[in-house]
Amino acid sequence: MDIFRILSRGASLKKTKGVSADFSLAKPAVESTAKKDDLDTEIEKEVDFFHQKDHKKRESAKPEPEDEEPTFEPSVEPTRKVLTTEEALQLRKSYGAKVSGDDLHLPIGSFEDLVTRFKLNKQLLDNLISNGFTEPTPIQCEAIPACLADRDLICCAPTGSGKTLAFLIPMVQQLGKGRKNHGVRGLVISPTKELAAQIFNELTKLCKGSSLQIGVLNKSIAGKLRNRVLASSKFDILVSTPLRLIDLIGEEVMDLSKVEQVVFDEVDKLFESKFVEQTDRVLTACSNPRLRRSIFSATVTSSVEELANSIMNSPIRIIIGHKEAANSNIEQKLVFCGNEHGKLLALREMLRKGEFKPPVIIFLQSITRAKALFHELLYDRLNVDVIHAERTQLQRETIIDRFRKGELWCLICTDVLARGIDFKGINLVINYDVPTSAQAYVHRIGRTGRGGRSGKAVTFYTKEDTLAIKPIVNVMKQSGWEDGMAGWLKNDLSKLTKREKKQIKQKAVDRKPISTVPAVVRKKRKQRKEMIEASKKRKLLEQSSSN
Ligand SMILES: Nc1ncnc2c1ncn2[C@@H]1O[C@H](COP(=O)(O)OP(=O)(O)OP(=O)(O)O)[C@@H](O)[C@H]1O
Repeated sequence: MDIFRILSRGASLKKTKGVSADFSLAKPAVESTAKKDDLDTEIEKEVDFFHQKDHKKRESAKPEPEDEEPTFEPSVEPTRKVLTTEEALQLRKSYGAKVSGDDLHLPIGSFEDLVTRFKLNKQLLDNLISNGFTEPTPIQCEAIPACLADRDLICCAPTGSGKTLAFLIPMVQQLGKGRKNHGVRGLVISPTKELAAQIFNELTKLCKGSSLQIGVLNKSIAGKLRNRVLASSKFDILVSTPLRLIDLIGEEVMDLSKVEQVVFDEVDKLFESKFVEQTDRVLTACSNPRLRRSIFSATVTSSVEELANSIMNSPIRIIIGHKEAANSNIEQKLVFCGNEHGKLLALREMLRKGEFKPPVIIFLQSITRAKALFHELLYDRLNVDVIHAERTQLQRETIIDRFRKGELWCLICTDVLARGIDFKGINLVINYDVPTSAQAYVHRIGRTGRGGRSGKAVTFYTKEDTLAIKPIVNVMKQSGWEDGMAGWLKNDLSKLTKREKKQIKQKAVDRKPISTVPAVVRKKRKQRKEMIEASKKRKLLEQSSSN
């Protein structure tokens, strides 16, 4: 059954009984009728990409403890094989995939299926299994065989559903068979350095025991290439942001003419105006006539698809679930805070009520605001740190590492960490400031509910957010979380005009500063600071004139 159709069936799908006027997080409703249980079991089956739940036993099963780790144990079912078009259709229906294009290939039913059909390298299979990847997710079932059949690909699948392995497995398999030390043959482009580093980590897991030379274009490697201590031909597969790459292309120390496969991860970001020129230059440098291109994201808009189609050869289009929809493992809620001050109160209320269950990520719209909230939360003795574009690469890496290890409980950030970053087990995402588009919302909240786990997302809004909240409301409706909204929002679902959308994206809402310190005290502190600065300057002047 079509996953979107199921999730948008209206009243019977309301998953929560949240009340947006207070600050409590919504609790799953207790279902009473057998009919609704059947429907929910059906929904669960379709959205359980990681096959973690025993759907047959739903009624009698005890609720799962919230902190329980997903097991990813090998399936008890016999290894799934897809041998006919009918079986393929059946499988696609079961996970809500829409696959289109010329000469479609059968999906795989299991990683073992790759061994029989595509002679998957034994070491690669061992690496998958030893890292706990025993069953492919839907995007992997579909994208891996299409890649291995040398097709261009347009892929859209929910956040946290395993897109990284969907493009890395076929790349490692195919390039592992080819000539080594021949130059860069596989290229993965990501919009941020953090994501590039993470993709490289996944790649390292897959390449254990292989002779493939892999690398991530960080500052140190870029320096070596620039000083010609290292040649780009040393690498078989490279992961990079576009800017690092084109700098080196410009300095003629990066040769991409041998690239056979290029993947654009978070493609809608890479096709945005800030990046599109860089992306285009990378593509131009990949001059191999046999180049294969793939694009991946949880949000692939029509304009991105149009652009992709113009650079691809008869691509296969794979959509899992609904384009631009939020991951259905995430419980979503809106909280009306009245004004800026109300947001801090709402946050503290969550802390008081024990609803602030670490690890937590909080997103804000600007560096200044992220810093301000960080200083506020330090007063609350929260184990917290902040990441934004003004922090050095080393600071960013250290903070991410500490957050991953559980040494930090709460991470405050700007949209710099909104995409792709895979922190396992995030319990809660708070949008302290409303994101500027439906896509930004889907990616931000997608930092929770990953790899089959469940998660919560709370979005604070004030009366200044009347326009910006609409796209978020639509995403919530689409994912069946209407109960997390106030009544007026449910009723006022008129879509934004193109002009309004542009307006929101271009100019973030002007917000009052984040602080519990009264304005009069802030003013006095500012005056004092200015007086001290002025006195320092005077002293310096006096000293220099007396010398
Ligand atoms: N077949 C699998 N079995 C178990 N876990 C998996 C499998 N494939 C991927 N994962 C895990 O699922 C998590 C999410 O995967 P990944 O980061 O690739 O998501 P994504 O779809 O790229 O998300 P986003 O859109 O946010 O970038 C990772 O921790 C990854 O290791």
